[in-house]
Amino acid sequence: MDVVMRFGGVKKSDDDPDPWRTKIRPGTLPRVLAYFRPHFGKVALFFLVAALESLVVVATPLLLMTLVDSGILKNDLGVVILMACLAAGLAVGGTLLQLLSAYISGKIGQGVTYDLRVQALDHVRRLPIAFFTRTQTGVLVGRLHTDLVMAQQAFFSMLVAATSLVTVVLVIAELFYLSWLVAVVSLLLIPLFLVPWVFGGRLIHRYARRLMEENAGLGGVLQERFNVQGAMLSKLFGRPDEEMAEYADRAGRIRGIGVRLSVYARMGFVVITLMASLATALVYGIGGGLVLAGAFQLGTLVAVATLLGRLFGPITQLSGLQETALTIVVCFDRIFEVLDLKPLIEERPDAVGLAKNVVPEIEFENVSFRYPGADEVSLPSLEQNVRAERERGKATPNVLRGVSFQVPAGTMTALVGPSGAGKSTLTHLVSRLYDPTSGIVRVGGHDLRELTFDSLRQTVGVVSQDAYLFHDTIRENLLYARPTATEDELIEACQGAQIWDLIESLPSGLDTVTGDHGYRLSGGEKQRLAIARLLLKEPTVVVLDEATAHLDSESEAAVQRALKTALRSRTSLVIAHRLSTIREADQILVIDDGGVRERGTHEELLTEGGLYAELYHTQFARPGSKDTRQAGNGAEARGNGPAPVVHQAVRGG
Ligand SMILES: Nc1ncnc2c1ncn2[C@@H]1O[C@H](COP(=O)(O)OP(=O)(O)OP(=O)(O)O)[C@@H](O)[C@H]1O
Repeated sequence: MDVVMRFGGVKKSDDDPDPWRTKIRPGTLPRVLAYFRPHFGKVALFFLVAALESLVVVATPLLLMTLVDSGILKNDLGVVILMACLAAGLAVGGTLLQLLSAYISGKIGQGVTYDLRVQALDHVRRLPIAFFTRTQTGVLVGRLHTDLVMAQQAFFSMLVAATSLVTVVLVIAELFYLSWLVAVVSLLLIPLFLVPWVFGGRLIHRYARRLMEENAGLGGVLQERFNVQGAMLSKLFGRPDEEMAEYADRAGRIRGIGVRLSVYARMGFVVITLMASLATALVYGIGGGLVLAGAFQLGTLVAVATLLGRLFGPITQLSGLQETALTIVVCFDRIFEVLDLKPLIEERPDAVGLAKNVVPEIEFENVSFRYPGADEVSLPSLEQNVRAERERGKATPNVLRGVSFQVPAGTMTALVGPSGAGKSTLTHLVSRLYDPTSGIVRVGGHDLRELTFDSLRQTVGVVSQDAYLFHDTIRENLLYARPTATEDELIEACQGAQIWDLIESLPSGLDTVTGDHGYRLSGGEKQRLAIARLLLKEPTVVVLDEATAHLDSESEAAVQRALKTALRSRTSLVIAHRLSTIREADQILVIDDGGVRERGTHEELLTEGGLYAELYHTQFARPGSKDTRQAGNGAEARGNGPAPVVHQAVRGG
């Protein structure tokens, strides 16, 4: 049984396509409470202050009783003034206590959410890249940020409600002391509050969760569509009317849930206020009769009526306790879900570092690999996609099968092959973005799983096809690779990457802002900046995915020169798209269908007359083909029409 606390959660049929959970998982409550353990002292202090606040609440009616009975009715001005001053003093004291309890509850709430936030960020940082490839960014950000803020607000309301609990207990005790009859009548009214409380609480739980999911979903879509690439795609390919209808539909669902939520939240409050008014009328009716009958002093009636006024207020707050407690548990549970995802790739406690400044070799030994399935790395509610849920449990196909090769230290190996053959996947294994399903990847003779993350990061530098730049200055983007780099080192790296002339010509030079994802720079410029970043990092192993974009010949020559600098005296694995790169490779591996189909130098492979030669001849025999483009991988060889770069070819086409 996986449900311990439903709190009236939504009952869902088995064929309900909605993958988002509406139930709280077993063990969540103790887990939430564990976060409060370090703040135990503050919690105790909070309840002490709360008890004092409640004492102030119950003491004032007694002062009023004395004021009426011993002051007004006995014509004693001294008692009237003394009691009035004491009541005023208590009011001021009560206010100060309220401020103190707000401070303490703030400290506890912020402390708990700080702990959870830092833990969650640290955890997400360590999740495998597979998690990020499946997760919708906006939804994840919503989960880590909005949920925490909601939990924190709910936590504050819960502490207020907890104060109310103490007050309610003391008020009822005092009511019994003053008049058992009135106390009994008041207590009989309390169950009437429970109905809207329980009913409203269930509905609120159901819709609060839905609202969070819908908000996160809309946030995710907006984040995706409103970044530069998304906006561009939408402008070029989008269907504005349909897209707008989709946004409006989502916003409409949020509106609908929000309206219901506010009605249900208000419902409990309204009923309780009505009950309070009815009870006060009743007390004045019964109490007035008792005073007339001489069974009751007037002062007691005033005290009882005042007390009742103070009973229903805290009960109103208490009525929200269930909702707020649930909100906290739900929000925490949603973050626990993320925390429970295992980082598939972890650093071993006995991990070692690679020797610095020694250029290592790379070795693949019988490596097979399949991408992890949805249930291994992600959460359906973060993918925000029902289809992803349906994929759960299905085995993913093997992308690499029994791959073995070596890249000797200080040499360059070029990977060529049709699109989807597994070239990028091979390079992902070298930087340990993924671990092989079986077999071993070694760098410098060490299984990558034996190495520290730091050492691997320092050793392996990656330049991807579409270099990512932060929305920051060129300088900050470069310093990301080496925060201690001096101005001269930055310039030297940029010169090596053939990008300095351009930077120098910009009005703000190194302080030019690159734009979102580096969109204010051309493809070639971005890749050269990425190469400069790599040069600053000074890795001994370079993994490179050559740009497939058609650069003009000037940019292409600049990129080629930059690459020469980057690859010099380093061990490199290059997904090559240009003949010039392939020709310079010490070894070419022709990857096809997840395996190494051929290996050798350009000349050897041509002489062999296999797939490489076939691809080469087909590609370059075409009139008008440029010798600067890569040979193999040709779409033409597969009958897919002219395409001078690898990524336009389709395996098996
Ligand atoms: N993150 C992923 N999750 C699941 N499958 C993936 C993932 N990335 C790639 N694949 C699949 O793995 C196979 C190999 O892809 P890979 O990107 O390694 O090919 P490639 O040779 O680099 O292709 P290209 O030249 O087009 O970049 C493809 O079938 C692809 O669909």
